[in-house]
Amino acid sequence: MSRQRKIALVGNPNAGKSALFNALTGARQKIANYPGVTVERKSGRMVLPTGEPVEMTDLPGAYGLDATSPDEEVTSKVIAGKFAGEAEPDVLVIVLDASNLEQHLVFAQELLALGKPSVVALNMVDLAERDGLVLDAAVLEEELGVKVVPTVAVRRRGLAELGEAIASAESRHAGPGLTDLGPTERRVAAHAMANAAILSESKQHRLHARLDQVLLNPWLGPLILFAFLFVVFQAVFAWAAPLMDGLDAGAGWLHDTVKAAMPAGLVRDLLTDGVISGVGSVVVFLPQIVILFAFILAMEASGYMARAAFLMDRLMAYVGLSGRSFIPLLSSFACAIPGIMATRSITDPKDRLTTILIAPLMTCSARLPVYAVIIGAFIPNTNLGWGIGLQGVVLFGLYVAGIVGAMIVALLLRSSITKGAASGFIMEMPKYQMPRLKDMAIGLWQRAWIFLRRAGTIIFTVTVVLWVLLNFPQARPGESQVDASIAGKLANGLAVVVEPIGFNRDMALALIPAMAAREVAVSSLATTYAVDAGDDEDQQAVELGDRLKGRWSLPMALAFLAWFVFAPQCMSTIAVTRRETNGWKWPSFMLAYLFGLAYVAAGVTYWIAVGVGL
Ligand SMILES: Nc1nc2c(ncn2[C@@H]2O[C@H](COP(=O)(O)OP(=O)(O)OP(=O)(O)O)[C@@H](O)[C@H]2O)c(=O)[nH]1
Ligand SMILES: [Mg+2]
Repeated sequence: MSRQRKIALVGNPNAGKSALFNALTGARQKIANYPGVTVERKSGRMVLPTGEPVEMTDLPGAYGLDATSPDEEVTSKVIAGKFAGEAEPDVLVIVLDASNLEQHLVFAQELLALGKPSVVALNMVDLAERDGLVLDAAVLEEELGVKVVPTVAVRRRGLAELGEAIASAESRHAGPGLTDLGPTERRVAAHAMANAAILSESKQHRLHARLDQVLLNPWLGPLILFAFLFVVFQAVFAWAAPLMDGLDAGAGWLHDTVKAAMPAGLVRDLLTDGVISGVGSVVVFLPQIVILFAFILAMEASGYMARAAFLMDRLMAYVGLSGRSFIPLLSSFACAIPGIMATRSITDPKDRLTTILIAPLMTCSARLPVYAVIIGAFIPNTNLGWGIGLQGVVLFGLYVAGIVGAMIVALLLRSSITKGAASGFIMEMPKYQMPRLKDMAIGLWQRAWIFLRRAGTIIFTVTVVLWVLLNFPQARPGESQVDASIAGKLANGLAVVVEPIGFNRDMALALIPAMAAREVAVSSLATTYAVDAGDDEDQQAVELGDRLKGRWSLPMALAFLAWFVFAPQCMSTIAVTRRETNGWKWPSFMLAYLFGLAYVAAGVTYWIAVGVGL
């Protein structure tokens, strides 16, 4: 007797192959790894309606037969019968997501062009119908030249029909000459086929298609994205203001109450000037962080985020990166650590290294407190007309500076250290959806909690250590406490280095603890100036912003902002870079180039600002 026939499930990622596999094979599965790669191999037994037992394999999702990732390589080799130890499949079950038909038909055509006996499972028809899209399987059958069976894997719908189709699968018998189509022609054909297969389409579905025409338009799309981001930064300032004032007043009240309730002494000072001033000065930024994340989460939940990534993909190509880098870079706006970890999905090692090296240039949320306190103190809240505030414009400018810096660095790296060709990229567009309030609330709460926990741990610890270093040894009468302290002496040493870029001693002092986390710069300044104010009651009540205004010039403040756009002030980022690149070489390189950039940027900013008489 001949060997058991082998059936392979193949298609784009998320088409529902594994769901179909589970439904077809039930519990008769074996899960192992393909030899030599960490790609999961799932196979199982299925009995066809004819009584014939067959072996079914669930292949990893792929976008095409030209492999760009280890997963895709396994898929294309197995299909071609070139994977050592794997029998070539006798029948291909090509799984398509009906609600994403056009996308999925591109790979389907490539598979059919192989000329193997094939059937198409038009899966997820339930989702398509929910979106108001009814498809005609017969039209697709005609176009593709193989049997097309509508299925809903998770509801076990269409499984019997699929079994019959597999049993009687033959090589394709009709349809256009798919073999000689190039990638672009396949896209065009996919578009035409998907449209031809539409039996009926709801208003909503048509609306979504229109929306894509506008939002993904090569000219309008980027403009809309840019305008949207601009609104976000305006909102971060305007909407947060009343909440921040409330938190600020709360911290002030706590400070005064503790001060009044406790006997004078070092413990009281540590609590009030150290802990409450320091941690409080960071916690007031909670509203801004929450608003920023609300927009990011809404972008993700509505399906706009992937479209933004798609728009940026074209721009990324100019600096030698692909769209695969975009999601890691985008998440670096929240924090570089998850961003750098997300680069694992980038298959090209040089692409990946470049992305890791520029991720810290994306403005993470820890910079927001630093930017906000300096902007709040030095940039007037001028209305530029049409409700646009100058403060929001400056904040937006800082984000743009980070992005432009990252792009320039990427371009330089890609033409020197990480030289190589840009790899192509295809991404699936999720459906448009109204963000669900409950999911948003949970997401926001998680982000807020992470922020508060940092304030309670890292920032708390660093603030206390700094307070101790600022208070010992105690000043002699007539001497300023900061001058006398260990911290002051350390900062004096650093101040020599940063003096040419306009920084004073207090700024140098803030840079040291801010290596632990950027926002510590704010709490350090708050603690330093609170210690500096001593027991002078009038001085105690002064807000950090007002204190800065009294002591820093505008060029100094701008230089400090420019420093924070580039400086690698985050130990955790360095640590995660070491882990992801397996050694100290690249984190050292990253530290050196970022500090170099920060120094130059701050210096140039300072001297230009002084030069134009600010
Ligand atoms: N509503 C609905 N959901 C489905 C259907 N088929 C699969 N899903 C869901 O779609 C998601 C993706 O399905 P998978 O089976 O993991 O997709 P896959 O093709 O194996 O994906 P990769 O292994 O990443 O290539 C899962 O959450 C499934 O539960 C379907 O017919 N209808
Ligand atoms: Mg799967």
